[in-house]
Amino acid sequence: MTIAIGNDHAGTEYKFKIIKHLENKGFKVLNFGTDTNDSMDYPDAIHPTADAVESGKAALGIILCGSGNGAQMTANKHQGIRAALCWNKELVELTRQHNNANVLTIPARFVSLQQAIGFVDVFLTTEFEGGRHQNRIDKISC
Ligand SMILES: O=C(CO)[C@H](O)[C@H](O)[C@H](O)COP(=O)(O)O
Repeated sequence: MTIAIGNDHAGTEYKFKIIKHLENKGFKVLNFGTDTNDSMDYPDAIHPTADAVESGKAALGIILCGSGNGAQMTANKHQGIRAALCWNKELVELTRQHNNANVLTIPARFVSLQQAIGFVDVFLTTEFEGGRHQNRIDKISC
């Protein structure tokens, strides 16, 4: 499976650890984020990440910024993206089961690296439940 990842300067350190973690598990990773700690504008990294998921080049996406808000807002401008901002494992599990989220947003300045990697594992192993939740997802677009 191919995973797209994107980040601003606040997410660079965690991004590299997440890429290593994913590659060790056999995932292919497309990196659209900045690779430095120099200040940059998160939309420049998040739009290409969302494009990759939307186009099917990647099955799922992971995005990081300081609070997660800017990254999530940017990704959710894309019609085919359901990006969820999560700060605990239960929220990650629920957004896969109920919202079929295809992009996980990690608030890098508010969670530990260990937590962030745990979120990634839950995100990639939890299935969408469908049923009543599919009806609701179908009503999101306007
Ligand atoms: O855009 C954000 C908030 O929605 C992200 O958290 C950014 O990482 C943050 O704003 C970056 O802040 P900085 O002071 O420029 O490092």
